[in-house]
Parts: sequence; structure tokens; C-alpha cells
Amino acid sequence: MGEVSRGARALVVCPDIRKQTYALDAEERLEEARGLALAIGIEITHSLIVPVRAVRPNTLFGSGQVANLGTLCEQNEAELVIVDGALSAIQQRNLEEELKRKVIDRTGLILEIFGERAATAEGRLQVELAHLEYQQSRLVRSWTHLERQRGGFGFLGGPGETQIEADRRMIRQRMGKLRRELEQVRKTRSLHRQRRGRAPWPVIALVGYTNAGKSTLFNRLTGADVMAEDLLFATLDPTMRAVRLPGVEKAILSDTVGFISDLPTQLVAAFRATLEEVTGADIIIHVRDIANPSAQAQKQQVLAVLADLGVIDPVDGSSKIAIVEAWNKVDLLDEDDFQAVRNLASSNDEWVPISAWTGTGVDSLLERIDEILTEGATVHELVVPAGEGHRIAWLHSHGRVLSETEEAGEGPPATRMRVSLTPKQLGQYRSL
Ligand SMILES: Nc1nc2c(ncn2[C@@H]2O[C@H](COP(=O)(O)OP(=O)(O)OP(=O)(O)O)[C@@H](O)[C@H]2O)c(=O)[nH]1
Ligand SMILES: [Mg+2]
Repeated sequence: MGEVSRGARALVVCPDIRKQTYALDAEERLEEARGLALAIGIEITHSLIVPVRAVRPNTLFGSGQVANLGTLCEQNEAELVIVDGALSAIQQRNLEEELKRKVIDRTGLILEIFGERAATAEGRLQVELAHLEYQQSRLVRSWTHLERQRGGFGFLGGPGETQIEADRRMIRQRMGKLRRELEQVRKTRSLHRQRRGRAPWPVIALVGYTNAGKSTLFNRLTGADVMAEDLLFATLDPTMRAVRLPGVEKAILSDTVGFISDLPTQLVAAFRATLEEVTGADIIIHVRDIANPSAQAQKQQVLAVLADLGVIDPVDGSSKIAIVEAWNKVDLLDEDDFQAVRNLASSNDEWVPISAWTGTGVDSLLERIDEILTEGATVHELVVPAGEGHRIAWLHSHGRVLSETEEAGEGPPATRMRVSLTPKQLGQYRSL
């Protein structure tokens, strides 16, 4: 990892391939690619969209276009070329030869960012695994120049093993080791989850496109100080905090890695386990940057990931978990747009305009969450025998206690409680 150094001067190229369908239009993609480059401290000296009529298997771009890129590199003193698309190993190598500079593609760039950001043991393992997978796919086609005989020791393989086989084998072994370590980390995490399961607080997961404002909202709700920055993929590792919400005594709020269109498949796989936290949530808050011109396309990308995780039914779009959309960054809208957004949102309970930055609308969002969490709550009369004080405490912290009276009468001492509980809470109470 770490093939790209901070401060490197780069040319950012967004190929616009004819007949290929994109989630975002070329301008938006170029803007996003610039954001990705900035996220790893690259100095963008020039950026451009290059229309590709027919993909050249060897270089992606046509020869005139490659020559033009070479000139632009010279003029702008670029040390690096970032191609916002997928390059085959061969295309990458040929472009590097012709441009006489390092060339990386979108997957490579995102892997670099993730490599820099991953902070927890699990995050680091996931990124290294994804990186090796990427390298492995490159080995197959391009490292033929390594097809020389490997001499000597033989601890890496039998006689006659070629270098490429040895490389492959080393990568495979390292990947195997990483997978086992990941398994271990995940077991620990699922133990934590079980423990949380025993203290049955509702889990609220924040999801959304990268840079939508998840961490800013997380910080506002929890008073925490999670890195929230105008950087793509500021957050990689899931962060959880207990929060006190009005109405609901306590809940677990979890901040997650942001989504992006065309997330490299290696990374989707690697981060799947992290995202699976989302599938166990009671409520999902989908944080959207409503001031972003690509807001609609970004939403579709997020829904696609949720469908992939099995939260949303890909056919009818129904969701297993209640999803509330927090339409964030309304402070960036002018008065007319703000009004339009408010009008639109008022037509659907699941849409709440907010500004995580100024706090506007955050109370309404919490009210909505509270409503969902207590939906279906009905009043129950429960008699708690004396000496079961923990049950009384549980009812106070999870339900809404309407009355509490000491049983006066013949029977053993007890407390009679009238409490509003959801069916789920009632089940939890019974299994205490
Ligand atoms: N104006 C404005 N800016 C906001 C608001 N919410 C977040 N931001 C800014 O948007 C940028 C991204 O915010 P984050 O909270 O880091 O976004 P995120 O969704 O956690 O991003 P990733 O971790 O990269 O997925 C930061 O510069 C925030 O200050 C808001 O309500 N209004
Ligand atoms: Mg974040």
C-alpha cells in the first residue's frame, strides 16, 4: 500500500465511455473523482473529461488522446495520472509506459484512501485483504515479465516454480492468514453485539453517501467528536455510542462508512461485514446531502447497497427496517429551495429536512425516531413481585410508566405497574 504520496501533483482524467451507463453524469463524476483525489492529499494540477467512443483494449483511450494526456502531464508537471474508471492491468501498464508516469485507476485510488484511513484492527485487515485481491487480479495478466525461474531454496515451492506462481502463492497465503484474523476480530465483535443484545437498546444506524454528513449528525446527537470533514471517506470504521433520546431512554447510534457509486467490488466484499451491523438495526437514518446536485443519483446508490445487504427488497423496494431520510444541509439552500424542500418533505413522514451543522430540524428527526420506536405500543398492567426491583427499573428505562402503585391486599407484597410498551419490549420484559 501507500503507492501514492500526499502532495503528489496529479492529472485527473474522467473517461466518458459511449454506451456505458453511469449513475452520475460526466461532470458530476469528474467532481467526485477530484474529491477522491483531494481526500488523499493529492494536488490536482489539471482535470478533464475524455470522451471514449470505443474502448481500446491496450490503452483504453485512443492514441491521439494518449498523446494529448502526455502533453497535459508535461504542461502541468503532473507526476501521477488518475483515471476515474476501471483499467485492466494491461491498460494500466501501457499507459504508464506511454505517459512515463504512474497511473492509477478508481479502485486503486479508493484503496489508497481506505489504506490511509483504516484505524481499527478490523478496518486495516479488510483494506489489506481488498488490496491483495486487487493485486492478485493484476498478477494474472501483467506480471508475465516475472515468469523467470526461481532459484535455490525451495521453501516457497518445489523446483521449477516460476516467480509468478510464487507471488500468487504468497498472496494467497497472506490472504488466508488475513481472513482467519478477520474471523477472530468478527467473533469478538459479535460477542459484543450479543452483550448489547442483552441490554436491549434499540440500534439506530446512520447510512448514506460519503460526505452526506453522517458523522456531523452523529456528533450532534451524541456529543462525540468523530472525525467529520469535507473529505470523501472520512469515516471508515463503524463507531457506536449510546445516546439518550427524548422518549426513548437509551439507544445505540452507529456511524458507518459512506457509500459511493462504483465502489470497487473488492471493497464491497471487504466491508460487507462492517455494513452488516446495519442489517441488525431497528431504524436506519439515511443521511442525504440534499443540497448536492447529485442527491437523487446518490440516493439510488445507497438504496442499491441496502438492497445488496438484504435490507431492501430489490423487486418491490420494501424495507425490512424502518428508514427515515434525513435531508441534510438545508442551511446551504436559498430561501426558495428551502421552502420547496420543506413542502416536499411534509408530504411524507419518512422525510425530515435537517441541518446537522446548525441543528435545524434535528428535534423533528428525533421525534420521528421516537414515534417509530414506540409504534404499536400499548398499555399493559404488570404486577412485579417485591424483590424484583430490577424489573421495575427496566420498565422505567424502556417503556413509558403511566402509574406505579403498591399492591395493598391479602397477597404477597408487589408493585402494580401500568406501562406503555411495544410488542418487542413486552417480549424482552418477559424474557428478563
Ligand atoms: N453546510 C453544512 N455542512 C454540513 C452539514 N452536515 C455536514 N456538513 C459538512 O459536510 C462535510 C462532510 O460531513 P461528514 O459528517 O464528515 O460526512 P460523512 O457522511 O460522515 O462522510 P464520510 O465519513 O466521508 O462518509 C463536512 O465538511 C461537514 O462539515 C450541514 O448540515 N450543513
Ligand atoms: Mg463520516
